[in-house]
Amino acid sequence: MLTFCISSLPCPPPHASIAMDSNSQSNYKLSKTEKKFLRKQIKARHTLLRHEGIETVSYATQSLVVANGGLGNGVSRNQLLPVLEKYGLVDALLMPPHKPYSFVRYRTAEEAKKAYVTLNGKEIVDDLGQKILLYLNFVEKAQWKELGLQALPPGLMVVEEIISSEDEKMLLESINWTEDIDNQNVQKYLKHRRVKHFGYEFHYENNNVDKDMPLPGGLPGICDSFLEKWLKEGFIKHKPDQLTVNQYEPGHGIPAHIDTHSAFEDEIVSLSLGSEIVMDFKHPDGVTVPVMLPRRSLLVMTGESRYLWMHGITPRKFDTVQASKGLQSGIITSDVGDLTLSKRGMRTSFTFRKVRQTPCNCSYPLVCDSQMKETPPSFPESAREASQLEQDYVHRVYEEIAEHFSSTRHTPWPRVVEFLKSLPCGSLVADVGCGNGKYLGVNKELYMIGCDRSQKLVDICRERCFQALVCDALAVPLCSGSCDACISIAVIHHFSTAERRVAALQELVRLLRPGGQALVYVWAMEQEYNKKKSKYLRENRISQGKEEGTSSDTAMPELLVEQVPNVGSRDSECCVSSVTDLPEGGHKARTVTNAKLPVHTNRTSFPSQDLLVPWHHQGNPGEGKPGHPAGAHDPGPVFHRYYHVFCEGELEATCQTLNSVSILQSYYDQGNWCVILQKV
Ligand SMILES: O=C(O)CCC(=O)C(=O)O
Ligand SMILES: [Fe+2]
Ligand SMILES: [Zn+2]
Repeated sequence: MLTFCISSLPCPPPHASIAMDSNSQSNYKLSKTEKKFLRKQIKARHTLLRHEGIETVSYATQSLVVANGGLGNGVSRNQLLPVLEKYGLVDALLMPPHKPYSFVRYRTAEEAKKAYVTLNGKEIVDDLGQKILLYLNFVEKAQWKELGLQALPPGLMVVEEIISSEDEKMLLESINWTEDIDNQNVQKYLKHRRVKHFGYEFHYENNNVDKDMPLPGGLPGICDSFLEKWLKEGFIKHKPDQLTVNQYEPGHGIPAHIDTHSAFEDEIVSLSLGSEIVMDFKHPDGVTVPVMLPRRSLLVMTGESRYLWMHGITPRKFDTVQASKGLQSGIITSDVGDLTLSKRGMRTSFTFRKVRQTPCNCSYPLVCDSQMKETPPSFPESAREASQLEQDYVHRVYEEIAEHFSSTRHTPWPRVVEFLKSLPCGSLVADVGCGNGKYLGVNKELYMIGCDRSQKLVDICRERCFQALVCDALAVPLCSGSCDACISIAVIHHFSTAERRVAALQELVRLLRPGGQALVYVWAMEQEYNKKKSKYLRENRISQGKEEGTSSDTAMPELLVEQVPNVGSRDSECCVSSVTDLPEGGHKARTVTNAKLPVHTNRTSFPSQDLLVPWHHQGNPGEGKPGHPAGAHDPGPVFHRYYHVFCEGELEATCQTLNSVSILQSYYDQGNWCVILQKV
């Protein structure tokens, strides 16, 4: 039988009330349950540290982190707070959105200790009636890095209480969902909601309306007085002639999309009836702004919010909302001291639009189907076009974004470090496409030389006292056979034809001495592999300027520590897979219809192998600028980088065409395909 000295354990078993006395040296025999608990407690500590960077301490403080007691695993503020308050006065309860833990601060360390001893390993029941075990650990401070106050997307407005409860009831009753098709309007059951169209049918197959085929009934007469009123009050400028009624049950949603530019005029308004809901607005760079739409409110989308941002409703049964009643509509602040869960009800929306009769000439050509002929660039058909494409959509972009790009590149990817550390002392190693030089110093025993196409990135390397030079990866100014090893990390995918990718790889081989090795990483088309989403996909949340491929930050599982059997997964808040992926006749911002390169939506699966990936250049926080609340997020300009993402087997197949080299190893590493080559 094992015995433990309690004071040497990182944390005590749950029911040992003497546990936190640091001078307690008595031996304590742990029961089987206590040992099991202890294992889970330690696991929670490790997960918090590894995945979230939260350090727990083994002495009593005022503050605790409550693993599994988070909005992300279905525990609402209303459930958790009374449980915690049994042990003392709660100063603050911080519940970060979508996270499976929360922080509580008691007035005294004594109170926190009481909660720690009594609540650890204790069961509570979440909002869906499922049992959850809490694991508490002391932390120095209950704190959460709040994202700066986010602004609503420009051009977006939510008008509360736009209609009365009586009018709401009347409008809801006016929709007859029982009739199927009565020639006056069109009714459809979609994957995650049902819809009815008036005035014109919206065809989800081509994301457009047939302008020559108005529906005979027009808009329901009952809407007239409301539309007149909104026109008079200035909420809308034009009388709509098309209405889509969407009905969402709890758990339903609508994929993120931009209403087709060529189909509708600028202004789109949506009336929320029956129940509130959170709609997510997503900038092409991946920044997401959740917006609360209370029942009886009107959402008005104009300008940038209508043309550039995608809007969608994540299919789930609960939304993360503010607990206080003060701010009801619009932006959901990041005040984690005031977030909770709200159970969804049946929501019906009336979305009014005006069918466009002339092509759209908005200022967002990259997402404008009317203007797509001019931009974006096409897939290159000659070597000259390929080189031009790379100049415009790789070299120039990196030069422009160099500083911001560099500020997001700190963490060397572990397996690249492993490769560099495995090389013999004194090896000469070329890092072709070295960026800001994050690999140039990882093994001080090597002679490393970096090269990059971007002068600014090379300057950054030199400021860090690394050897670096500007050159094209197709022509590296080093002697053939001069290098013991080479690395090419996230570079080859920027070449836009198969021939140029082969040439870039062959250039690496040229640099190697016989027996020398090259490690190559390229971005993978498959961002989900062996049923596991890459970190790139898992970071699909409020994120910006994050590193693609392997990065230091990871998404959390729903629970920090697994639970008693039968507590399975649920339709949770942690909805990392974006609604954009849901099939519904491709109601998406863009589809690839010709040789034009599609613009990728950051942190979603790739629609095709050749694409433009937006880089959102971080602007200044916006202080001092008119119309910017202090600290508001300034979206800044968006740049597009060309990528060819590699399919499984493609990198190996490409390497097999190279001369004088063999493939030593090939593997998948967090959304990247990788090979180690050896010169023969
Ligand atoms: O339900 C809503 O408010 C929005 C519906 C919508 O975006 C659409 O039908 O295009
Ligand atoms: Fe829409
Ligand atoms: Zn447009």
